[in-house]
Amino acid sequence: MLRVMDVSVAFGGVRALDGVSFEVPEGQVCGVIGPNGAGKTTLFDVVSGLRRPGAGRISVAGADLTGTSAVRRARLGVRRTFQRTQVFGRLTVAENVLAALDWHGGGGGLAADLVGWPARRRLERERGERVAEVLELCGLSGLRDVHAAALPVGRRRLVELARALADRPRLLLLDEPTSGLDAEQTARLREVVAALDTTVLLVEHDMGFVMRACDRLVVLDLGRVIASGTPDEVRGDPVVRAAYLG
Ligand SMILES: Nc1ncnc2c1ncn2[C@@H]1O[C@H](COP(=O)(O)OP(=O)(O)OP(=O)(O)O)[C@@H](O)[C@H]1O
Repeated sequence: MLRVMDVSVAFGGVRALDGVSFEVPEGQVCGVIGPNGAGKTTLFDVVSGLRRPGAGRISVAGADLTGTSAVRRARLGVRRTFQRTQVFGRLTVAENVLAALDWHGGGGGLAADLVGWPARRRLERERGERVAEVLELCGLSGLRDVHAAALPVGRRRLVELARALADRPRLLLLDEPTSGLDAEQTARLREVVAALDTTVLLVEHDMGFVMRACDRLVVLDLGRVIASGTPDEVRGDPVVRAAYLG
């Protein structure tokens, strides 16, 4: 589903990514791990379209996305969460999720309102149902009318996740999703990720989470893939142990 093919990125003399290739099959959760400076963030930026690779290609569901903008990728169903949460503080939790659905249309002004009234009513009802569904999934139903700015960081992260999930992305990119979450929220996040049929790529330092939440792992070190496979395969790999233990 996601294919990363021979991707390289250099910053001056530093090879942040050096011929990185791997695939994530449809519906699987793939974790990217590696020591500091391994190239994880750079890889994420390349897949989400924030950075163009110096060489190599990225494809999602057979479509080559290498040269396309982050906006176009978003239209194709690629969603990303950030290490620093990005939610609308002045909107309630429910409004935040609704806003993530809104760009699908509904514009057109008064004339469209009059002509398309029944269709619009139906669309609004469907949106409302989807918001409720996503809030329930993320354990936020009880907070739907709270302003996002009033929430502690862990909850805000879950709001960001709910926003990313709202319109059923094809590929979800999660950047350090457990940071700021307490143990209960981390367990909830794991359940949410397990319940998704979306393909997920995540970067995460919490090894307990990674080992439980991911179907497969890609291990980077100094810009190269040094191992990949199931969490058990990777855990037992002597090269991985050496990279982590120095
Ligand atoms: N904008 C930049 N300019 C110059 N060098 C950069 C830039 N971004 C990253 N690098 C370098 O590229 C390499 C990979 O960095 P990257 O941030 O992708 O690693 P990482 O695995 O995400 O690290 P961490 O776990 O610390 O976040 C590092 O050597 C880093 O110093």
